[in-house]
Amino acid sequence: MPLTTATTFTKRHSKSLTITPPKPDLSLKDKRILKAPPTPICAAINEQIRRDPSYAYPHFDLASYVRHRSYTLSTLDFERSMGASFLDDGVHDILAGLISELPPSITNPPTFEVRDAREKGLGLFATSFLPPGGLIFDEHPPPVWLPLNQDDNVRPKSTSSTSSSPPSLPPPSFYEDIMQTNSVAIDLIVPTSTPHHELSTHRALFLRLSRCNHSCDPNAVWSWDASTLMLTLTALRPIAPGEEITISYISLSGNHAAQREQLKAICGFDCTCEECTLPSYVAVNTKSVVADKAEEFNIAGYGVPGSAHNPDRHGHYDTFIPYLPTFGEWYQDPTLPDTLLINAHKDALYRIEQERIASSYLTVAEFPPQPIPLSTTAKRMDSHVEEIAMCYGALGDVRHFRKWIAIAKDSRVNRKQKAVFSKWSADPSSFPLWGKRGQIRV
Ligand SMILES: C[S@@+](CC[C@H](N)C(=O)[O-])C[C@H]1O[C@@H](n2cnc3c(N)ncnc32)[C@H](O)[C@@H]1O
Repeated sequence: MPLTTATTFTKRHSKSLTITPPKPDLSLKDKRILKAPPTPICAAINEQIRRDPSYAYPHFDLASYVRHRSYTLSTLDFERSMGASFLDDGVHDILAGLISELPPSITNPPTFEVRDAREKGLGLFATSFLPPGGLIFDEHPPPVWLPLNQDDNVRPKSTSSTSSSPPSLPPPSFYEDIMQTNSVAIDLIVPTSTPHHELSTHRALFLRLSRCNHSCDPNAVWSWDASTLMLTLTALRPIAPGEEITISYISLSGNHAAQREQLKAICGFDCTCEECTLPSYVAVNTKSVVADKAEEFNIAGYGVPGSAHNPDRHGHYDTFIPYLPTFGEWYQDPTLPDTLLINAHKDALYRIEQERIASSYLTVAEFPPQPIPLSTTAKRMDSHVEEIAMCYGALGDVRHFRKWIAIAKDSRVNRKQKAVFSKWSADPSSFPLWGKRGQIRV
């Protein structure tokens, strides 16, 4: 998507949200009729609305309802940048009047920066420690105009060689693709005189949120307040400086494979979040897996005060957070207690349980549309359970290894992974790190 190449886009424009935009030169105005969603989706929505007495709409038909709604797409050509606005005809007057008078965003100082997120394009990264429930930013949708890029390299080039001819603009589908990829559904308070105003759904593009990547185990959640036209992004759990801030683009279910398929179908990409790319234990790439977990513990205040090690993976933690060794460091270092990581993981399990109670209270109370999915918490707990099993495996402790592997196996849905756990349980010596820590000490 061209939008993903405009690196400075979010920051530069976040300031202009409250000022009146320059008078646009409307290069293209195109009235479009909304397309109805696929038949099964229409049927499901029809069913829901017809059954709900509060709508008083027993013969509702989404396809014909959608056909009567239209929006106006305007592309705007500024000196050095281009813009587009998509306005639902039903809300044109409401929004145009309201947004220019909105108060500025209150996030100060900035808690995040936009930078490279590897195969995901750009992403949002925390620049300071964010506590659970903490505000990351808030923002209004941009007023009427939407800057698409500011970089001459990515600005669509004129096809004409004469300087006097107007630059060629991308077709409407170009803007629609950007909306499709980056916008989110919001409610608007539509005047009650509008026919079936309660059924109106809208999408808006937010300059900051549009840089936030998806994770199957997100650390942030957004909410929308239709009365203030404000979108708020909040931390779901502690977020460390340097950590990527992620949200979920879909509602998370217990089945990871189904979730990935849904994401592909709805959003069109193969998810490369941490959850989806964790190396398997069979690959014995334990260091990176456990290092990430160790960071999580460090943030939570676990670790070994005064340790000689200094991870400094992001260059921020060492000054105020004690360090917990990685799994690899632990099993090679006989001076560290055998139970060090095991206890830390058990503590973390306890903490997650507490945090789930605390944060689900906070989330459910403040942002009804986005409760924390319990399955996500369960997944986080699973990784700790598995690492406890690994520690016992590295210690060659058959009884405890089998106990924790059994717990890990029960909670896994992936059949291949279950089979690996069964094999290890039947023959613990087939676990690749079996007794390694003991051997090193002897
Ligand atoms: C709303 S944008 C997020 C910001 C985007 N990365 C950018 O550079 O502007 C959504 C797009 O980011 C990419 N993306 C987001 N989350 C991803 C993930 N977990 N795995 C792979 N790609 C992802 C996909 O290309 C998706 O269409």
